[in-house]
Amino acid sequence: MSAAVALLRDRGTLPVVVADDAGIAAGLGEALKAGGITCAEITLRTPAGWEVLAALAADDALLVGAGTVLDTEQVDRAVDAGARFLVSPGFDPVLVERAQERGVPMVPGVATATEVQAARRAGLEAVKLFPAEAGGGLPALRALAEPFPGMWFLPTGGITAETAPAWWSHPQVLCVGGSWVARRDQLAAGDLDAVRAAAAAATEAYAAWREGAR
Ligand SMILES: O=C(O)C(=O)C[C@H](O)[C@H](O)COP(=O)(O)O
Repeated sequence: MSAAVALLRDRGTLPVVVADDAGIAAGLGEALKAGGITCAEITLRTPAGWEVLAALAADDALLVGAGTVLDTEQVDRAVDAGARFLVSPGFDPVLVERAQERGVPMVPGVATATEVQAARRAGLEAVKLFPAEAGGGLPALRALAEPFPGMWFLPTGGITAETAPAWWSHPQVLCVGGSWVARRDQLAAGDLDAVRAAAAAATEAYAAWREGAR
């Protein structure tokens, strides 16, 4: 099992965070944990993302990765900041190689069979399916996953609390990613109660799904 699969398997939901204010870092971590979620992808789309990444990565009770990693400098900087995994919207073998050199698993985005095949050749066992809903939703995943039985998928993009269980039911889904747990507008407004409630709902939904799937 690859390191990415070992880290992200059985987590249910991976919150994707876009932070505009680094001041929310501590409260965000506490809100996620209070809601039973112990992982997060902090995107590097905003300057505040770097600070939030470093702050949350210092919390041993959280598994924190960096998202929207677009170049090798960001790979290095994110690893130096403590990121334990890296996510990118697309597949760039140069970034994957750099991440491998740094010993941190990368989960790059794919949307086509060509990209899955290239990711497989790069030695990966897990890829992000992006954009999951706009790219064809579950029917697209079913078709794409079939020729790659050893590949795990992290669908992200357009997934909601309501649609997550259907994605979990696909046997090659590692976990689902999404911004609905820690919404950008709620973070900007400092509404950490809303984050805690959404995290708790995601935790409960995953537990209920697992119970039913058994
Ligand atoms: O830029 C990246 O590396 C990303 O991770 C993209 C995000 O996964 C999606 O933007 C989240 O999609 P929503 O849940 O629909 O908001």
